Amino acid sequence: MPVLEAKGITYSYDGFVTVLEDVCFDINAGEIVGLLGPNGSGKSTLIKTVFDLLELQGGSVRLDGHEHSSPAAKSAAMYLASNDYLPQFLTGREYVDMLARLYDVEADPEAAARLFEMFSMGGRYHDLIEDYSHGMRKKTQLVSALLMRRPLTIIDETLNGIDIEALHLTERELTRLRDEGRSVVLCTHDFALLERLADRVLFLDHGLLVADADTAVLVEEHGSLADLVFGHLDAEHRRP
Ligand SMILES: Nc1ncnc2c1ncn2[C@@H]1O[C@H](COP(=O)(O)OP(=O)(O)OP(=O)(O)O)[C@@H](O)[C@H]1O
Repeated sequence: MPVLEAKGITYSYDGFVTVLEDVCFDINAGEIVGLLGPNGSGKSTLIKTVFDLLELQGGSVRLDGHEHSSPAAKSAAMYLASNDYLPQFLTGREYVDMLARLYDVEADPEAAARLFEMFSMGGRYHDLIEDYSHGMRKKTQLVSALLMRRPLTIIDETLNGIDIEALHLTERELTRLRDEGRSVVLCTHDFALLERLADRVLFLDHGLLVADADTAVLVEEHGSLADLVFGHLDAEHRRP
């Protein structure tokens, strides 16, 4: 059973312009999937419909076998938003504790402290998030996902703004999640990162899923993910 089954997702913000049109895909257990697409192609809207943050206007989504608005579905997946909004009035430790309660996960303060240390934030675990830099907030989001270890984690551009050392650690840790049979969706414009990490790539343009294939196959067919995307954007048949 796929950890995410999206069937016919359709969405418009204003009832006139279709932002997502009949988008269908699965995410299987134990894979890292890249979500690519130009600005405004509908990636964030797609993620929000998956997480029931925007109400579906057509289609259906199941998370870990559960209809996506159910508590069981919400517990199966974690969304790291592209922004760095975190509760300012909590410390890093309090934030992790809060998430552990929400997800009903056994909180291991030592594991959390180790991850803070690993991501070069060791001395800041008990500080208020209000005083964290942008990069530290992004790393706090990542550490939280690594602690919650949900069946599915969707990361919307969260890797932008973290330094190269944190990116290296994150790649290693996301690979570990995959090796445990968990799944990760990475929404990013970083083609090289996806070529290193993603087993499969979804490519969205103007709200249509125009490619859904193994990364290795796409790279073999097009030369690189960049060539796939640029070739598509240059093609005459591109929708207006
Ligand atoms: N709250 C909103 N109200 C109206 N239109 C919106 C809203 N949010 C997004 N849109 C529009 O929906 C379309 C898809 O936006 P979305 O943010 O999903 O794209 P994206 O692929 O995530 O873009 P980016 O790469 O720039 O983050 C765009 O035309 C955008 O202007």
